[in-house]
Amino acid sequence: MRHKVSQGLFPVLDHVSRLGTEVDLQDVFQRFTFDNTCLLVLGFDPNCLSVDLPELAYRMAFDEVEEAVFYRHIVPEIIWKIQKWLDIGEEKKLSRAMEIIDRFLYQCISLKQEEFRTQRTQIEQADQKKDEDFDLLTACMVQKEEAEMEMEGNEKKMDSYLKSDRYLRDIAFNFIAAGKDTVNAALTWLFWLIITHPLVEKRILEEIKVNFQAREDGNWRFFEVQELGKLVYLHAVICEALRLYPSVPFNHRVSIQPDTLPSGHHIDANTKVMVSLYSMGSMEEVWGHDCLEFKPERWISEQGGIIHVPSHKFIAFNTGPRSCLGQDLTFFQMKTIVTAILWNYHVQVVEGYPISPCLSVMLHMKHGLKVRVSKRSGV
Ligand code: HEM
Repeated sequence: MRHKVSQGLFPVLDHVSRLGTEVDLQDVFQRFTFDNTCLLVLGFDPNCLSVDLPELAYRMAFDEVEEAVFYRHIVPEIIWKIQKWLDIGEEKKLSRAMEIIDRFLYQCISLKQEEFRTQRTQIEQADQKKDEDFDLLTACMVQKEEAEMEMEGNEKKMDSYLKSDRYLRDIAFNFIAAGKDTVNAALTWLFWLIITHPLVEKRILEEIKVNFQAREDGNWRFFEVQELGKLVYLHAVICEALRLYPSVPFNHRVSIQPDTLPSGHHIDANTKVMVSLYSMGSMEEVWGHDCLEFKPERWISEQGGIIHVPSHKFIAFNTGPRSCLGQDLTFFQMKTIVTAILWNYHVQVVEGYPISPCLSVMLHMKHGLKVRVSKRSGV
């Protein structure tokens, strides 16, 4: 990820700062998280984040899938099922987009398998990889090979799905879908909140200054995970942004049998229950009279540590057995990006630019986030 920041993010921000032009920070973050998630999951960098801002069909296909999934939430099931059967409307777009994504993913899987085969002792090689070189596909292939070796000569046969490329494709698709737009949406709202609250921005910069020597030989120095853990105020700012603007604004579950909800409402079997994570983040009953204010201090105890808030209250990452698997990774990514950008650039929202959420399964900004960027000197 550090490589992506220094070789992708910094050159783009330098470029727009030199030209003095406006840039859509949401688009920049979208490209950043797409590249970064593909690197983490597939070990492949699509390089969407470069100065010429290229449009790649498979990146746009992921966006089309998101739109079609939202459509499925707002029309009756029978309607989208008929559209799917007739291959028309949003369902037609969805199946075309999935074809593009599948072509991309199966190509990456086949390249990875080739690379994996040519390695002499695959398991050792994977173990020796540096953290920055880690990718989920290789990890799954190593695990698959270990399972196959264990079962050799054994009566039991490995599940054919687990052995198939389809399994690797499903893992890759799920992780890319789960990781790319969630972090991007969170970063966009977070930056908008920080740059429109100058005192918050000042405190973050002070916290970096107090804790670290941010430059080494005049160059920006990335912080280690343990170092980022010291940035309590920044952690609170991220939690507060995710409380007000959870990347996944709503969620739904279907009951498999009749049940009674904690609210006392009775539901029949096969009932769809929608939960608005967005509303829960701004409810007075849950967060108190100042629930609508952006107040990072609410997360910090008198002793100066982070107050633990249970996941059924701070629900941005969901609660219970299907909670987000990427929470720690998210905080690491967001802290790395915020410290790198704020320390090196001064970012300002274009005056009068309309900011509003869009209706989608992901809480994006409807019109993006247009900003001007200039190099910061002497923090
Ligand atoms: C701001 C960042 C993120 C937010 C707000 C977020 C939020 C969520 C939410 C609400 C769910 C539950 C969805 C549901 O059950 O319908 C979820 C699940 C999940 N998330 Fe995240 N997520 C974020 C980042 C990530 C990242 C970076 C990854 C990994 C690359 C990731 C991986 C997953 C996975 C694998 C699940 C499914 C867990 C399961 O069903 O067992 N997430 N996330």
